[in-house]
Amino acid sequence: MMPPEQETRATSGSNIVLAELPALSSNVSPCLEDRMAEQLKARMGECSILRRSLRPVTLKFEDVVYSIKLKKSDGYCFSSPDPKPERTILNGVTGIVRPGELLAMLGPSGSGKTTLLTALAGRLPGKFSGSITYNGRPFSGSIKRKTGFVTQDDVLYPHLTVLETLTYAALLRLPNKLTREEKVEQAELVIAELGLMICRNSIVGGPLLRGVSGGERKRVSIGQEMLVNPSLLLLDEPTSGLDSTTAQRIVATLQGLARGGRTVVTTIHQPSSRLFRSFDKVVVLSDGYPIYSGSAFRALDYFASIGYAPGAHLVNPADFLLDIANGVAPESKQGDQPDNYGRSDHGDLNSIKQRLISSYKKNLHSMVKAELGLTSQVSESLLAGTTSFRGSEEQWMTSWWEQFKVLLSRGLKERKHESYSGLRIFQVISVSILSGLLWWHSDVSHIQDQVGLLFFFSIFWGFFPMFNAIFTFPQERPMLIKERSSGMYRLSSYYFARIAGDLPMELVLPTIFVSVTYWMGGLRPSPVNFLLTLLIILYNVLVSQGLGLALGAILMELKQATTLASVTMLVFLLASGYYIQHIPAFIVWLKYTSFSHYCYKLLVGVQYTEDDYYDCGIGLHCKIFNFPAVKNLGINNMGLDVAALTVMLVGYRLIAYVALRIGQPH
Ligand SMILES: Nc1ncnc2c1ncn2[C@@H]1O[C@H](COP(=O)(O)OP(=O)(O)OP(=O)(O)O)[C@@H](O)[C@H]1O
Repeated sequence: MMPPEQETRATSGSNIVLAELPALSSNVSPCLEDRMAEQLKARMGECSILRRSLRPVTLKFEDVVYSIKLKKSDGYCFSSPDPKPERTILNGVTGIVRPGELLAMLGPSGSGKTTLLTALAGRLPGKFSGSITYNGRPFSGSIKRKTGFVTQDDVLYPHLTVLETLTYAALLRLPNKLTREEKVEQAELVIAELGLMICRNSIVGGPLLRGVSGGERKRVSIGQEMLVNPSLLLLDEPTSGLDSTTAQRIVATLQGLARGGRTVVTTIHQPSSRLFRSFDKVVVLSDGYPIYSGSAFRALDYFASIGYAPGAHLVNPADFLLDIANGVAPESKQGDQPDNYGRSDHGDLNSIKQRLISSYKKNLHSMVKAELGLTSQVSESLLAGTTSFRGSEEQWMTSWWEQFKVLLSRGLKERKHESYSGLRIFQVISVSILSGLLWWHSDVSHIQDQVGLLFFFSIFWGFFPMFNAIFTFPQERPMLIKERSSGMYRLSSYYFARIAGDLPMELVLPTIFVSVTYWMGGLRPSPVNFLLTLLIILYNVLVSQGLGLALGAILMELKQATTLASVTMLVFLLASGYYIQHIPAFIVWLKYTSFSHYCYKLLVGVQYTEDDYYDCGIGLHCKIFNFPAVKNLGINNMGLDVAALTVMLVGYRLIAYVALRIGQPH
């Protein structure tokens, strides 16, 4: 049970006392986010992100059971018809966290902490039994937008600086009622709050790019969630890999956030005793079973009451709880020698765990459930009265256009090194010069060569954009899942921003290529023909890019997508009408699926007219339209070819969008 004074603080809405915030909130900039907190601002004379939560959330989880189906690995091609074995990862976990409280989940590695946290964040794939409620209601879109979830792995754009990362998050996540300047100021406040001033202009970095340190990266992840002033903040291992001072600072910040009326839940590995004292509540898990759920302060008393009192030299309660959760009871240690911890055999460890689990069921489970029931009657009615998650809360924080603009600007910044990479430009320019030299001033007397150049245009500018586009969505997937899970933006605004952001470079490179090769290759020296050729190739680029996007979005796996793309391009290469002019009737339909076929046909159609002739023997001139490779293409109805390309242009992009929508959280 919560002490009465804490209960009052947690539920009394505007009476939450900011003076309780820790010394960390030292910013002096004016607070601009919550206009409703004007009164408090006046009292404080300063503001920080540790301000009051406007919508307190009581989080309850009751008898949560979660199982997964294991993959059968019997090594045979034909697996047995028996149903897949199941593994229960969470086994009846119950607890409650109120606004103003900081709950820590403790337990050995693999005990189910992350799984429980993911379930509390409403992001667990598949079904679980039991119930998880937020102010007595199930998870909903508005709760999602009021929930901050910091995952164990930091999903951040490596090429953005710390300031840019947080500014873009602020622009996307803070409501439209704030001006751009106010949002940027919030990002600055978070940077100051989390001690990131020193690296605010450093790039975040990633596995292949050195950027800020691991601890700084973690703080950036936390900052992204703190920006939105979440009512419920869930963090997975926020202190792992950090030095104890930084870890202490982060936990103090979390405590400050909780004291501002938020509900904060964190998983934590090996907290120091100093950190442990910051927790209001703990849930201790052992192999997915709860062995303790309740006040952190009373945890040791509880274990002492069931016969597991810590030794006389107890330094850190968290160490004791972890030992216990691992089945290492105090009496199995001899002389507090660390080497002796592992001496108990498996039987002992398991029997201790079993005893702890049954003690929990016998002594604690009913008490925790009673607390849950009590809170339903008391604080939830209060919270339900003061807190509405309906109405405008259901809306997106920013308009479609605003999201589009921010995502476009962020995408351009993040990918400028990639789009404008010297290597890519070198690749295109060198191929264009090389092909210009190979086809140097070819003329219609060598019609086969010229037609070959046109075919090369259509194939090269089919392959290249498609393979570039394939990477788009599989690479962005973790970011997309993270940001969409927190309701940051609409899928459509992301999708259009992503496509628009890629356009300039996707169109500049083929323009350079055609400008070089067209004139070097001796194609018809007319500006109109040149322009039409360029337009056809740019259209082809957009279509092939669409196919790449669709393949990437459908498969979301690079290896599979590139394999399928290679097969597709090979089919297009062979079926486009250049290599094989007499495709058997039963498979001739294949060429109509190939955008390269339409592009090639259009290029030939634009290059030659009925009145063009080529040398078809000594002193003989034949009509180019009668040249076998051209004749079999059937240069007529070019409008139909353009229409076919248009259908593909729209169709592939539509498929990509639908595939993304199906595969993404809503
Ligand atoms: N989708 C899954 N497929 C297979 N096993 C899974 C899956 N999800 C969770 N598990 C297993 O469930 C157990 C609990 O995982 P979880 O990540 O919740 O543990 P944890 O306590 O957070 O561990 P750690 O502290 O090491 O992060 C682990 O043994 C893990 O391997």
